[in-house]
Amino acid sequence: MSTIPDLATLHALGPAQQPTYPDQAAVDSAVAQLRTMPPLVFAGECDELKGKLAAVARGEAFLLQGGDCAETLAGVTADNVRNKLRVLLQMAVVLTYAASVPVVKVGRLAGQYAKPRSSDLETREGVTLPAYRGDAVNGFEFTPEARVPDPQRLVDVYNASAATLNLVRAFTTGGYADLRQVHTWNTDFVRESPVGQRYEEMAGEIERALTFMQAIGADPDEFHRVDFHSSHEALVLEYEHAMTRIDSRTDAPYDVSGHFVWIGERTRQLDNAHVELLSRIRNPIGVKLGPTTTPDDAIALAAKLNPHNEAGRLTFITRFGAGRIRDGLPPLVEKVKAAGLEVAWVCDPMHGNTFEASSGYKTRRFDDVIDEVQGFFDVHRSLGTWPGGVHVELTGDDVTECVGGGEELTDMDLSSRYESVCDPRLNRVQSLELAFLVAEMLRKA
Ligand SMILES: O=C[C@H](O)[C@H](O)COP(=O)(O)O
Ligand SMILES: C=C(OP(=O)(O)O)C(=O)O
Ligand SMILES: [Mn+2]
Repeated sequence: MSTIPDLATLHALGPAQQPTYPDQAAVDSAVAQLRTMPPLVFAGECDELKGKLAAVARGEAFLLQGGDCAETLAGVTADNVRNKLRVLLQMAVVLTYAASVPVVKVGRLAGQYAKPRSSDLETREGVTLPAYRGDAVNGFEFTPEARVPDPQRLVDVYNASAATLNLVRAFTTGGYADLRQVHTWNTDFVRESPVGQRYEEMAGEIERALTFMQAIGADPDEFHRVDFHSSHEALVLEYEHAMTRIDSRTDAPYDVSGHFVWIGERTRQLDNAHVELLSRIRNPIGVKLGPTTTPDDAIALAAKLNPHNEAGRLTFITRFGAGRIRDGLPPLVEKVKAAGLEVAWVCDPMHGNTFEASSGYKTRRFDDVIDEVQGFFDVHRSLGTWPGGVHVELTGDDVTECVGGGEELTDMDLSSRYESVCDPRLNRVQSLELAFLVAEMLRKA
């Protein structure tokens, strides 16, 4: 059985991107509360997801991972959670049907509340305050009071994640996600868009196929529910450590705050706390790999995080940027392949493509996002490896945060509905467009 280092030992490693809490007694109290809370997910569910990700690593399935850059506590409403789930279900159906490949569905939700930042401080009109680090840490409001890290927020995040998961479980098993509902997910603004109409046609074909399958004796219960798993960046050590528990079946530690947790680009230092903690848990895990990653870094991370070379355990989520992926990714993939390492390769086409628009909003171009995914597919095709999935920041709402796409959103549109508290997300129309384009790439792969 692998043991878990205590929190003080992890902090002694000098982890990056941690909140500076003003009151250690308050931290101890929040952590003690969290340690008494029931698991949010079960170890057996994490194992199930690991099995599905093993199929991704073997080239037999495709991962769709998506959700907000940063969830907010105020965003935990039935409508908001349903909308996110709905767009992910629509995208998954497009990918499954158009590319005839099993799709593993994972939300960036029920725990995605802590953000690494480029700068510790934020300045607005001459006033400088601590940066917002996600609702798990401090408040988004630009006041000195809101920006003080408050450890009690970790307990709020636990409760918000429990409520979110409860809704997700109800939606995915209680009939909403029934494949025979494929038409009814196509509502609101999206229905009238060209991509909504394309979806409508496909939904008609799926309905006819399901009717046919029922007629020849398929069990309709097979269409009734979908498997859906949760994920987030494991960033705040207090939260992830308190939620790491020993599984009674296997005596092994699992981080039961989410099914899949990942290490971010800014916290993947080999000898540091995030890699150390995640090396000890048995969940399926991911690591973001940006353009500064060397092939040796990737090999060393795999050796530490997946020493038994178990398929499904480790996912490399690459985020190079559209301009760098074609040159930057091949050396990593070649070396990992040559070493015989079992990893799932997934493309995050968001984080290497962020820039500030002339209007001052952080944004991304839809075309850059697509170009990075295309580059990812091209590299894997040329090396004979499997482009295992996409990891995207999206929302089920009609927001205006990324420019381009079929609606041709421009810089000038960004202010009309920019709601993200961190990075710009694809809206529902852009997300569906991405799904159709990726389905075409997959078909060719
Ligand atoms: O989501 C990712 C990071 O938190 C984000 O890209 C950092 O953004 P910043 O450069 O605004 O801090
Ligand atoms: C912080 C994120 O990404 P990265 O670590 O790749 O910058 C993120 O996924 O929101
Ligand atoms: Mn982000």
